[in-house]
Amino acid sequence: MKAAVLRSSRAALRPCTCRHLVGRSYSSTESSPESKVAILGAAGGIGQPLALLMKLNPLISSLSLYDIANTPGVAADVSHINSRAQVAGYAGEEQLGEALDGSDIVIIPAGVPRKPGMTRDDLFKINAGIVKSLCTAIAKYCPNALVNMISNPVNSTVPIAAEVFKKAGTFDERKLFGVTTLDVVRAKTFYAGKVKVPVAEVNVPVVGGHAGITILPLFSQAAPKSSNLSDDDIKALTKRTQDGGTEVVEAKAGKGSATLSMAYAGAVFADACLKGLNGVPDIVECSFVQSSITDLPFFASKARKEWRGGSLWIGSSFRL
Ligand SMILES: NC(=O)c1ccc[n+]([C@@H]2O[C@H](COP(=O)([O-])OP(=O)(O)OC[C@H]3O[C@@H](n4cnc5c(N)ncnc54)[C@H](O)[C@@H]3O)[C@@H](O)[C@H]2O)c1
Ligand SMILES: O=C(O)C[C@H](O)C(=O)O
Repeated sequence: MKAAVLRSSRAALRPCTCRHLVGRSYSSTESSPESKVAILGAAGGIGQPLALLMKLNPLISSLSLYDIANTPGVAADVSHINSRAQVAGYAGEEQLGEALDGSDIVIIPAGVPRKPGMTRDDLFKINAGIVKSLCTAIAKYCPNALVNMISNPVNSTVPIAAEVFKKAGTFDERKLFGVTTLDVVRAKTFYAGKVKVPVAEVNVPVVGGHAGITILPLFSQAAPKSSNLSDDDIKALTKRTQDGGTEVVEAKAGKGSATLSMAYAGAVFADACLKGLNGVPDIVECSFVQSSITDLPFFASKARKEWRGGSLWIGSSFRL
């Protein structure tokens, strides 16, 4: 396939030599370090609004938008926004290497979404192959990047990515995250609505995985605490959080699954990764990672993102 590459016309920022944060180079014209973020599946329902939100993130200097088709249009559109990141669109497999080259973070929302009546597992056959080939390219072109996996079923696509990276000799458990932030976003929204507290003040850890009953919101650890939540209230909040994805799939009636709320959640998670890479302390987000907290090899829990001596450290500050 012949594919076009589009770059925004802004001249490339030249990094200067000041390096007060470990391992990051700074541009002479911007106060934040240089960071390249690539989105794979950037022309899709999640990819487009996620590209918009990433373009608004001042920590990003280079935004690489890759899909099998339609990325030149998305990149041209997003590149006109007067924010820092320079945008480049890549379409077609022959441009995947260039899209990934030098990326600090790769976000993957590539793959098919659910339709009513399907489970996330029904997506496995198609999405497993897509994730496998994208991760093979990541191992080749940006083996040190953090990988934020959105494609479903997350409970399977993350272990697939881990196996691909192990085979390539690039696996680092501290750099592979299944994005479960949407579960946290939903739990916060539903809890705030029930308890009648400002949603901006709410925090709810969500552990386990990202499908049905594996999504386990810990309302017992929610902040601010509520003294008048009954067991039935907690059961109902838990069920609504677990069924949040299906609620959207059914409301969209065959036109896909959550895209806008997922783009928001993906942007929140990517921002946490960028801050962690930039040395901001105490950045903690729940995500689905390789884990020794339970007998399961992968488990979503609070993951701390900090740049420690040249590598990202994930602390397991999780308690039941
Ligand atoms: N983790 C979560 O919480 C969460 C939330 C919502 C959706 N999802 C998942 O995200 C995925 C994408 O959802 P969507 O609504 O954006 O779907 P979509 O169909 O709108 O977009 C998917 C995009 O992926 C692209 N694509 C397909 N194969 C590709 C490849 N080999 N390389 C690059 N791009 C490729 C398609 O061209 C399309 O543009 C689905 O698997 C969905 O289940 C996960
Ligand atoms: O439910 C889906 O299929 C998409 C996503 O996993 C979600 O939780 O919204």
